[in-house]
Amino acid sequence: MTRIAIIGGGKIGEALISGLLQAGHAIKDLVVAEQYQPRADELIAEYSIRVSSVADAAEGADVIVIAVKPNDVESALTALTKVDLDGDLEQLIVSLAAGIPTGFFETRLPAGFPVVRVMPNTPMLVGEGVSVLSPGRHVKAEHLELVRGILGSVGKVVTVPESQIDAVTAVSGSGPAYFFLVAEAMIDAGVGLGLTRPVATELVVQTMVGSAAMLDRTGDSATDLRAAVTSPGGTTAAALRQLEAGGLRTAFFDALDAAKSRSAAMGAAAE
Ligand SMILES: NC(=O)C1=CN([C@@H]2O[C@H](COP(=O)(O)OP(=O)(O)OC[C@H]3O[C@@H](n4cnc5c(N)ncnc54)[C@H](OP(=O)(O)O)[C@@H]3O)[C@@H](O)[C@H]2O)C=CC1
Ligand SMILES: O=C(O)[C@@H]1CCC=N1
Repeated sequence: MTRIAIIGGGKIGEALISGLLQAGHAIKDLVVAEQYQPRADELIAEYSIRVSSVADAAEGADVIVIAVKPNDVESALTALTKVDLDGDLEQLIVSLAAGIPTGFFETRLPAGFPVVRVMPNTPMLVGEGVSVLSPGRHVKAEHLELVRGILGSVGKVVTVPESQIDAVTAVSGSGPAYFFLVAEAMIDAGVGLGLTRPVATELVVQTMVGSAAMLDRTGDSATDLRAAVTSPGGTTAAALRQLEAGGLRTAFFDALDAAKSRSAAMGAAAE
């Protein structure tokens, strides 16, 4: 089985660990480098995973996943370059860091070392993520297949040119937060209408799950599915009118544009 080292055991590192274990990866094939000891202790308690230094974790790994904050990538790479990395064999780097281009890694790693940039999202914790891949200059078909296999076990995998990754980050990388915010707002609104919080929560969660399943399985567009709920002169039309008057569509355009710009700025600052 492929040996995977995860550098950074935070939110996305844990989502990957949990998803991989649920998908059948053996715990002996996973190792995490996590510098914050209380967090390392939590991961050991939850998953019985081996926690190690960056250098030790990378040494025996086929795939080294960078899951630290963008600002910490440089120091993680410095620790990595002290290891005898083996770019000619199976070893490769998979970076999950928002904004950081593959070129940032390529100029700091041994010549020809393969780097795949990935924008994942947290639903991989439950095997329902989407991971968007952009291969760097030295990535071969077999490297890409390896990464597709690993990330395909925790959700869907899409490949795009790196020029599109900032937009992808705005849509699917940050995307779960938008849905959680909508859920939060709907639950609060239900409570405002007199429902208990547990009942409002159950109704909102199942409405989201059911709506997502319809989008996924019926093949109908979001526009058609929304129209099918909207009876002439009815309750949905009254609600949608308020959402449009509140500028929901413009708010989403502006929000995703801000996320894309932020991703690009993080990349420019790293160079
Ligand atoms: N959260 C998300 O939904 C997504 C995140 N990403 C990307 O994933 C990366 C991680 O994000 P996230 O998980 O949210 O961040 P977190 O801060 O939750 O996790 C990062 C962890 O890595 C640790 N760390 C930092 N440097 C090192 C090091 N040199 N060696 C070992 N451990 C280290 C941090 O410790 P300490 O706290 O001490 O700094 C922290 O515990 C980011 O680059 C982000 O852009 C991408 C897609 C989605
Ligand atoms: O908020 C962030 O910067 C990271 C990248 C995408 C989701 N979380």
